[in-house]
Formats: sequence, C-alpha cells, structure tokens
Amino acid sequence: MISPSHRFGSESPIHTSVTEYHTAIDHGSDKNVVNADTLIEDEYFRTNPKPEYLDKLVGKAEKFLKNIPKTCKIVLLTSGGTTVPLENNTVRFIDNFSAGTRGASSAEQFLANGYYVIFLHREFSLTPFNRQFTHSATTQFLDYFNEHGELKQDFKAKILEEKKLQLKYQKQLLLLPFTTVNQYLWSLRSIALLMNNKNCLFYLAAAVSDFYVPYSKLPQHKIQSSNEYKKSDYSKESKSASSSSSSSSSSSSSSSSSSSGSSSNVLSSGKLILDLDPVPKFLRRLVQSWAKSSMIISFKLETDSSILIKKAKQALKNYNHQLVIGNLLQTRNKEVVFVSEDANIKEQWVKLTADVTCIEALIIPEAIKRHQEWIATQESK
Ligand SMILES: CC(C)(COP(=O)(O)O)[C@@H](O)C(=O)NCCC(=O)N[C@@H](CSSC[C@H](N)C(=O)O)C(=O)O
Repeated sequence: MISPSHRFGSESPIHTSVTEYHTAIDHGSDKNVVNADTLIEDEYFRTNPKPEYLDKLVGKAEKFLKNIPKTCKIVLLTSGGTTVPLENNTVRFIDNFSAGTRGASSAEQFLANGYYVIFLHREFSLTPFNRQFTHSATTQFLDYFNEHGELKQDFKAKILEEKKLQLKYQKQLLLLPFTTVNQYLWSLRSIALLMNNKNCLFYLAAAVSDFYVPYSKLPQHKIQSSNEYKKSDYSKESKSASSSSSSSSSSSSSSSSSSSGSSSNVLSSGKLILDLDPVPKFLRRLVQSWAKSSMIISFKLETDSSILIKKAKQALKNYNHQLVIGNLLQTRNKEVVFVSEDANIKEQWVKLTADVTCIEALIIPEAIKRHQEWIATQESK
C-alpha cells in the first residue's frame, strides 16, 4: 500500500468521506453552532455546521476561476449521490442512487466543447476519463496488468486514448468532492457565490437527498440495535422515563439515541423508527440569490414515466430557472427530455442514436446551445 506520506501532486487532497467527529457538536450548548451566513432565511446554515475543509475547497475554486479568461464559459457540474448520516460518529447513513456516469460523461463533453469544469462530485464516484476503468463490474484494477506489472496490450489503446484526453484538459477541470448532503449544500452555495455571472452554467446532475437528520437531532454515537438495547443503559433509562411519563406507549418502550428530540428510536421490538426532516429547497436560493446571473439546469429523476414531464414542469415553475432535464431511472442512459419555458420547444426528447457512444454526446451540445441562446438574451437586456 502506498505509504500515507506519499503525496499525489503538490497539495494534500480533501477527504469528505471521513466523519468529522472532532468537530462533533455538543448538543447541550450552542457554542458549536456555526456563525454562518446572517441571511435570516438560511436557517439551515446556522444550525448545520460548516464542513471543516470548506475554506480549503473554496480556495481551490477561487484559484481555478481566477486563471480563466473572462470570455470563457464555465460550468459547475454536480455528480453522484449525497448521503444522510444517521449518527454524528457515522456508522449508518442513507444514500442516494447515482453512479456518477451522467456527471462524469457530461464533464468530458463540456471539456471537449471548450468549457472549464468544476466537477463537484461524490467522493469515489465516477470521474471524467477514469470512469471507463475504475468501476468496471468485470475488470478489477490489477486485471489491467500482467504478471510482470506491465499494462496488458488489450487495454493499452483505450488507456492511452483517455490519458491523452485527461492531460489535454487537466487545466480546464477542477475536481471537488462531497459525501454528505450537508457538505454538498455548503459547497454548492460557496462555489455558486463565486460563479454568479452569465458565462457560468450550473448543471445539477447530483442526486441530492430530499430528507435529512438535522444536527440538532443527530445521535452522537452509533444507534444501538435491540439486543444491545436490552442489555444497555437505554432500556433502564427508557423504563424509568416511561414509568415517570404520564403517557407511555403501552406495547413497547423505546430508546432514543440522544437525550432530546432524537431522529431515531429503537423499539424493544427491535424496530428502528426514523424521523427525518425535508432538505430545504436550495434550488430556489440558487436561482434567486446565489447565482441569479447564471443559467441553471437541474435534473428531475423519476421512475414513473406518467409523471416525469409533469414533475419537471413543476420544478421549473417552483424554482423559475431555465431548464429541467427529465430522466427515468430505467432509461436514463438512452433518453432524456428537455423541459423549458421556451414557448417553441416546451418539451424536447433527446434519444441515444447509433452514431454516438453515450447520450451525453447529444445532451451537452443541446445544453450549450441553450446556454448560448440564454447569454444572448441577457446581453440584449
Ligand atoms: C442521478 C442521475 C439519474 C444520473 O445517474 P448516474 O448516471 O447513475 O449518476 C441524474 O441523471 C439525475 O437525474 N440527477 C438528479 C437526481 C435528483 O435527485 N434530482 C432531484 C432534483 S435536484 S435535488 C434538489 C432539491 N431536492 C431541491 O428541490 O432543492 C429530484 O429529482 O427531485
């Protein structure tokens, strides 16, 4: 294993998939509550702590953006699924489905079309160019090499092709990670505030959690399962609690995993009851405040084809941005539908054709066309 002291590149990487337990909040007091943005409506940022690495991430984005010529187009492309931790010292979490194919493949197309790309992605999900090799169901990493440790001939051409592209676009691409929905939202807002101009495009392909556990309700430690519950202090606590409380559930006492307002309860029957809050609708803040001068494309993911276009239109109406790309989980690599306010082409299906290797080769040119048209309308204002 490569020694931890071995550094790839000059700067140490940002890791998001490790619990920042040393910044864990002592729920007993508000001394840890972050003095976040003073905007009244951003209650979320006041009560859910800023990721410890955020300033470093913003510094990377600022340095990247600073070196981009003013006339160049830039896209903030989000990719992969966010997680919702169930404990502050995270052992269990709820994940959102996304391999990162849409995002990584779209980034390749944006780069090939001259865009600079900030790739805000789920750590360890697919990334541009590498995506062909890193998550294969059939080929493990060491399968690419022979017994002498040399790259096998079968893979040489493809690896050379992708390596050349990676090198060609390395100055146009910035990879920034997230894991949890809290990290995603803090990162999205911070980067958006740097990209609030018409040459910037937001392409939100990340699968963002709709429900989460606010830090004020997050159990500090691992939720105890029922057999641990019976032997643990929880059962004594809950017995005393239930005997003192006027109304206690007769059938089953429960243990909450933190002293007050817990998000989870383990019933003595062994059931785990979760109580999750809705994630605030950040697309609205992105459109109305953080990046109101930029064009915003969001994705709508459904599994029921009968509601896809209706839900995409609803998102467009709710958030008043420029374009929603609707896709069904089952056919997301074969077809998508562009839903916009444009009177002429309210709904436009884009379907995979035999002459392209991936549907993003059709999606991105159309998205760029819409971006160019939108810039023209902004300039004529
Ligand atoms: C995730 C996929 C399907 C790609 O799959 P992979 O290629 O395997 O990565 C992507 O195309 C997509 O639909 N992404 C968006 C999925 C999503 O969660 N969309 C949200 C809207 S953005 S989440 C925004 C938040 N809920 C809010 O309203 O502010 C939704 O459908 O509701």
